[in-house]
Amino acid sequence: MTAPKISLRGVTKSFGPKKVLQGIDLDVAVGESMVVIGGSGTGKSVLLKCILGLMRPDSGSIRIDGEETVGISSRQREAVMRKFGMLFQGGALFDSLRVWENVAFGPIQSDGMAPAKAREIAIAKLGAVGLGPEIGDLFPSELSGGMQKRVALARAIAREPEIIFFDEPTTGLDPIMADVINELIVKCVSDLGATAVSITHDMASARKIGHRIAMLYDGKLIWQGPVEEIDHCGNAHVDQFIHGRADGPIQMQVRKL
Ligand SMILES: Nc1ncnc2c1ncn2[C@@H]1O[C@H](COP(=O)(O)OP(=O)(O)OP(=O)(O)O)[C@@H](O)[C@H]1O
Repeated sequence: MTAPKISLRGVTKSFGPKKVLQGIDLDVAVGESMVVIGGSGTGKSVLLKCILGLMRPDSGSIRIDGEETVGISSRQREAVMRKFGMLFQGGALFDSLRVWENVAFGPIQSDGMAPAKAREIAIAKLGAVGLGPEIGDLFPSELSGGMQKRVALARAIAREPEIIFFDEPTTGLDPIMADVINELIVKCVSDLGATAVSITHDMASARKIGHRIAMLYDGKLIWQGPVEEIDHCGNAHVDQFIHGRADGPIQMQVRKL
């Protein structure tokens, strides 16, 4: 068996007295798409930031391609970051740059690619997400939310990363556009042969883009397994979450008036 692309063991992270991650063990195989689900404030973003190296866990190990990444130097971190592509929540496009410049940003800034060549790549990547070359000259503010997400996806794949992170990729989209984006994510990830980690609370998206799903609750991954097993996993917390029921073991913290 090949080693996991990403492997977490005993990862913990607290903010003052608040224990957010309380011992996370997670393996993501090469070419696998892992989706982490969980309610608001359960620590999905904190988990993603720890894997990306934007936040340092209090304890535990995070290995990428078998190499420990917790506590590495900023120079070593740069080398690890080259393997990553990221689709941020809300797209996070630069408003002052044209669409093609947004997509070409990584190749130009990080790889020192000549602008003419980077533009060619940007136009090709826009094509891969179903946008014609004429879109490249527009500014993000001239695009609909769904088109902005496509551009953000084109940007995430521009450097052909080995690992892509998707942070709530369908937030703010109508269900049909969300499905289009989900399909594009599946296609782009499989065309690249990339490993994917996504966080979302959109179950339709999780089912579509994930090979495996892991549910974060109370600082721990309380269930993980293949997507096709989630409907009869026998875990009451998962069951409540995927069906969006107010009643069940997960109690929402609602402030009493
Ligand atoms: N830099 C920080 N300093 C202090 N507390 C933080 C910090 N980052 C996150 N937290 C806390 O950690 C907890 C988990 O936050 P996180 O953003 O990871 O949740 P989430 O599962 O991604 O939620 P959502 O789905 O609403 O985005 C929250 O209680 C949050 O307040």
